[in-house]
Amino acid sequence: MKMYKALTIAGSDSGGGAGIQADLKTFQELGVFGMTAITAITAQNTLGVQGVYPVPIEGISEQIDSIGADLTPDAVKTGMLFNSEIIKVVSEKIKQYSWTNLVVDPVMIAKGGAPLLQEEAIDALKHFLLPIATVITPNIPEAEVLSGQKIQSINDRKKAAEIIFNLGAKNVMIKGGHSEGEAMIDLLFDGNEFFQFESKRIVTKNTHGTGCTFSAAITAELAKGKNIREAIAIAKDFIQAAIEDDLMIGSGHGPTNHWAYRRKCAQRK
Ligand SMILES: Nc1ncnc2c1ncn2[C@@H]1O[C@H](COP(=O)(O)OP(=O)(O)OP(=O)(O)O)[C@@H](O)[C@H]1O
Ligand SMILES: Cc1ncc(CO)c(N)n1
Repeated sequence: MKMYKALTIAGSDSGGGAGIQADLKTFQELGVFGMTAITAITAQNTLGVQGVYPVPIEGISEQIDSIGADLTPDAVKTGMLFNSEIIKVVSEKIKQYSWTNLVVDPVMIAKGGAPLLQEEAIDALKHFLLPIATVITPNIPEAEVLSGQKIQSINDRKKAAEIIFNLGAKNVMIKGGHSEGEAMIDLLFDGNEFFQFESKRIVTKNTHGTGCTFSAAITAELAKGKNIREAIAIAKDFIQAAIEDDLMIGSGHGPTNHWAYRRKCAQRK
């Protein structure tokens, strides 16, 4: 059996709902072998982020080198990168190993408002990482920062997606979690056409790590050889199930349920 491999370069969430932990759970559920390079350790739970400890830069490049020397990933995702120095080394290493299928989740702020990316790092993100991204997956506030445009309507999102596309990402997926209305619309721009992925908005406070889980699912499907639209369609189905079937863990914004998609698939058979 061929085992596809995916690498996540991201921060650790001690609470287990976001970051590296969400990525590994998602890879596992989608049948892909998960590997990690940890950029920062966060002390975090469903109530918020209590501490952020970046890993020394040599420790980050060495983790990536260990993987590069032995275990070529079929797809790579980046999550929390924290500062420009980390962004530079991560993008250099990805280029050095000629890794393809790169999903960039431009994580900036945690649900409770804690900064997971320093402001000085925005230029580095645009300059070094976007040009090598197969797809970038900003939420609405992140797309506003990257495009310099205020986003209210779907048309505003389309304009922002075009601006971000022109920064070099091959595909731009602006997620709808921070919008309003009954429909939950995620918008993809591939440089030629816009595609909308729509589901029903679920009313819940348990949305910690939705962005990480969604981008990890896209990464897992790209690793298996799916094209970008197929990968996003499966990721949308995965995150919908994971939010719908919530776990009620913790007293704040609880995590999503990474097992739910497996159950949903079994029920469909
Ligand atoms: N209430 C909801 N109901 C259905 N789908 C949702 C809901 N909230 C988020 N999603 C989906 O989850 C995915 C992630 O979107 P979102 O905009 O929440 O990302 P995010 O803000 O980066 O997440 P986070 O920072 O919490 O990890 C998208 O596919 C979005 O459609
Ligand atoms: C480590 C980490 N990465 C990403 C997010 C965004 O959800 C988070 N809360 N924590």
